[in-house]
Amino acid sequence: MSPTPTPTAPAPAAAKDGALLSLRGISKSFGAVAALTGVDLDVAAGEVVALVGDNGAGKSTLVKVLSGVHPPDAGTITFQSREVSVPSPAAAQQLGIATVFQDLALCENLNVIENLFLGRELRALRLDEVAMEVRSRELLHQLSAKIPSVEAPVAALSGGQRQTVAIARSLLGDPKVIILDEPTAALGVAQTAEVLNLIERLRERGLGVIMISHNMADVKAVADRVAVLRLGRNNGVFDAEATSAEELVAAITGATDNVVSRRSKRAHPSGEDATAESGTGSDTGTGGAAAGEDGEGGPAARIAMTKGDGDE
Ligand SMILES: Nc1ncnc2c1ncn2[C@@H]1O[C@H](COP(=O)(O)OP(=O)(O)OP(=O)(O)O)[C@@H](O)[C@H]1O
Repeated sequence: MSPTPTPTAPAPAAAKDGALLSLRGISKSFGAVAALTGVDLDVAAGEVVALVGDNGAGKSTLVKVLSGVHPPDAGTITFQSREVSVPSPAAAQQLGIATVFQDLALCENLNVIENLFLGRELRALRLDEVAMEVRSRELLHQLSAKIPSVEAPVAALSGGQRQTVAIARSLLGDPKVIILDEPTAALGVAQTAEVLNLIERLRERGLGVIMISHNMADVKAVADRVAVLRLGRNNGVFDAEATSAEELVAAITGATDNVVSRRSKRAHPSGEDATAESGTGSDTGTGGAAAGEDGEGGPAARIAMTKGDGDE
């Protein structure tokens, strides 16, 4: 099914209960390419925010800024009410910001327990294998994870089960915010449902979850709010339930730019309307990340409206 953008402006949404993590005015360029320009993002505890946008919109760059891979050129990151800098991935982990990148970084030949505790092994004089096994079982049980055996090598697991192990591993660092980079990409329907269930468990545990996705059905199924990036800029933050997949696609592709730029709020936790302070996508000109490769009504190449439309 090809997405049919509609020229309507979806309802903007504010973060619930104040933000746990707030980005303000984040900019990042790579040479002449402005990957991010003045981007804002909030996530509250117990909230799932989907970060969506067309190819080259700046999603990965924003996540890399948050996870200490790229230093931003400008902007502030406030975490648990304190302005912080995230100079390295280790610093992000120490703060309590975990990222599960698409490659998952699992070791195929090691079993589930060994992967969970890789680099974080429990020791009581020597490796405490019993404690690690007990903790692995507990954690996977709390997450309602369907892993056949904690002793199974990761090579024997399905894509959804691997995603579960990677997410579980990041939880051992006790993060407050977890960033999931396309957690359902390349998964079938049943595995996707498992991963979406797992994301529900993360929300129940009070984590702030930022999920990059190109699949609007998954976004609608699990997100509280949807933050749209377009050409490296904010193009609205929307209530996932109150906004249709078609409306989201329209914001992603720019079909609603004029309407959104008038009506969209930056979604400060206070609900304050800050639209007047900055463009929200309609005035990106050639400055945006993907300008030239994704003009008005761009390809929306990997945006799928329903499971099976684009991610398998
Ligand atoms: N390390 C880099 N060096 C140069 N340009 C980069 C680098 N990383 C990203 N870019 C550029 O920044 C822009 C934003 O890219 P980014 O990967 O953040 O987009 P994205 O929304 O994650 O896209 P996709 O959905 O395709 O992964 C693109 O124009 C990209 O080519």
